[in-house]
Amino acid sequence: MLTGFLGSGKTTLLNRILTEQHGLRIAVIENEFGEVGIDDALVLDAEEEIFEMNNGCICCTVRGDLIRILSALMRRRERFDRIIIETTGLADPAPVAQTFFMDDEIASQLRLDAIVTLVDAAHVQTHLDEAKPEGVENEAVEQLAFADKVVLNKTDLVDDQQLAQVVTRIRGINALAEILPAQQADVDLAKVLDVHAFDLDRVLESDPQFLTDTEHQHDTTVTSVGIDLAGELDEDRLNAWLGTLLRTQGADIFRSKGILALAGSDRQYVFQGVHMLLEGENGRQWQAGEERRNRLVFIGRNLDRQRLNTGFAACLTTAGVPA
Ligand SMILES: Nc1nc2c(ncn2[C@@H]2O[C@H](COP(=O)(O)OP(=O)(O)OP(=O)(O)O)[C@@H](O)[C@H]2O)c(=O)[nH]1
Repeated sequence: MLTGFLGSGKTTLLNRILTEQHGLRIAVIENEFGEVGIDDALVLDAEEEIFEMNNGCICCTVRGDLIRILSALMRRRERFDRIIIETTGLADPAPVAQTFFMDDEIASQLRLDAIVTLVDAAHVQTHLDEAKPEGVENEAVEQLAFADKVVLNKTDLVDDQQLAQVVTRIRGINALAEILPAQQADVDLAKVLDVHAFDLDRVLESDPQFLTDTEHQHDTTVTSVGIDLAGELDEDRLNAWLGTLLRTQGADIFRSKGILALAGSDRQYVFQGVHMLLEGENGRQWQAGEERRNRLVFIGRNLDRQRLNTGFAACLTTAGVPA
């Protein structure tokens, strides 16, 4: 299972796993938080079977779906060797792990190999420090607490002293998991795939209620706003709007991503933001006759839906038509 806070590098690692040679055929279950699904377009085209679960968070509302997909996969088990589940950045990994022990059919056929938690070295401390309402877990803490392997990603964004602080912080939450420093999630895959690292006895030692406590509450103050608009964008206006938005509200906008249509370009434009950091690159070519449209999503706190919609629509070269 791949877990880790929003934007920590889960899809980056997944893409590595799907493209590097390791001799394993992988089936993928992707769960995404956000009103508009983007990740399907960000996961590299691969031969592997990819299932998406986008109607809620894997750790609660769609757990039934997870069981159904796993069961369906088991009926064609000759087609793959391993299953990777990528959770949303806001998921509590415990209920997902429980699925492998509490559902008899799954427990008898599948083994949870490891919970691999991605960490964004530059942003993790802010999320670990977040105060949550009574009874609501801090997802970032849970994801680290349950990790069998921690991929300490984005070491390029911090200096040695900050990195050492993050390691101390991680150790305070999880004393045992191996910590693998990485950039662009470039870990040795032998350390995260097929490692037999999940140990139920160890989990029960630190969390005796692990198999019985199925209740958990999400932080409902984190929400998403999705935009799906046909039309083409003026690149300068887009850059100015997005730049200002993330500079002024990047503390609250944890994650942003989108697949956009820039005027004058025959390729899709893919942008990815994590707080104030923004990256963009050309994606695949628009196909002949394909409608130019823009899908993007913002995830965070205090999102002003109307302002996001009008701000974005003003970047279109023509009036946008809801797709
Ligand atoms: N600077 C830097 N950026 C990175 C590194 N690894 C990944 N990124 C960037 O971080 C952004 C988020 O990476 P993803 O792999 O999509 O993260 P994720 O955890 O799948 O994100 P969600 O699914 O939205 O939670 C992308 O823009 C990546 O290019 C790294 O080591 N250093």
